Amino acid sequence: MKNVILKTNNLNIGYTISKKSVSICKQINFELYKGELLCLLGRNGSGKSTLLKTMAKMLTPIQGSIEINEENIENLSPKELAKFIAVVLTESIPENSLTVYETIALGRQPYTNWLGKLFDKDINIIQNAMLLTDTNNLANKLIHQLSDGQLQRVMIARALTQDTPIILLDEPTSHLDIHHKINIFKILAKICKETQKTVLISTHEINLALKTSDRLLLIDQEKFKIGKSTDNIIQENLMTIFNSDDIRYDSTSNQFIF
Ligand SMILES: Nc1ncnc2c1ncn2[C@@H]1O[C@H](COP(=O)(O)OP(=O)(O)OP(=O)(O)O)[C@@H](O)[C@H]1O
Repeated sequence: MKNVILKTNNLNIGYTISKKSVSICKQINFELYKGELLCLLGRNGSGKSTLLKTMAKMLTPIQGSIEINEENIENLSPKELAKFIAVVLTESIPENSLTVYETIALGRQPYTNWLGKLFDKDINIIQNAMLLTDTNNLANKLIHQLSDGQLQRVMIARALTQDTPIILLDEPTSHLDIHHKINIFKILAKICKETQKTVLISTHEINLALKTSDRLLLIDQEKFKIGKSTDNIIQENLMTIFNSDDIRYDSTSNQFIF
């Protein structure tokens, strides 16, 4: 039997504008299992970031709820939630005056005392995250000295350092070169398998998502679907969302061709 770590109940996501609720997508119902790598796909403006931010309790659902281990996240304090979910957002710019090492070490904050003292276990976790993300050689650089791609790898390292059962990443490879792009997807897939973490990535890298993910989440014009890339319903929706004169989904090779 699958081990459910997160569940949504009739989730309705969106924003409050001039005191009026504007829904982006409704009736979102899914379960995420332990050890899964999932990719969230959709066109620009379809609601990917909105969904991730709602899951991370940075936005309040218009309706419905999200449970982690059967506990409504409404009832979790920020520190409690930080032990379950690590989030990497596109716009999350860390403190500029810190070094890369200090920034990544901040991932241990939910576990350290008020002095922020790190123990051997914390240091091992930090070093392992830096090794996996190829950020060792950047350790002493200041955050503002990094390229966009280097910063993206540092933020992924910080999320890994938080050592949570769930990691949410919003377009984590948008600035990365092809080598690091593939590398990050491979690393995240390996982490899911080896440590039973659940990783959800929003991405425009459709072919990488098709190749590496266990399941896909599709969001489009208020419709939401979840399933394997080989499921008929997912393949039909992939075509509806992304097929155009320039790009076509080929179900035989399970990839988009352009
Ligand atoms: N703070 C906000 N207030 C009101 N509407 C917003 C806000 N942020 C985003 N939106 C709207 O919500 C919709 C979904 O935006 P969202 O950022 O979730 O899309 P996305 O799928 O992540 O897009 P992209 O692929 O371009 O990053 C868009 O129509 C956007 O204009």
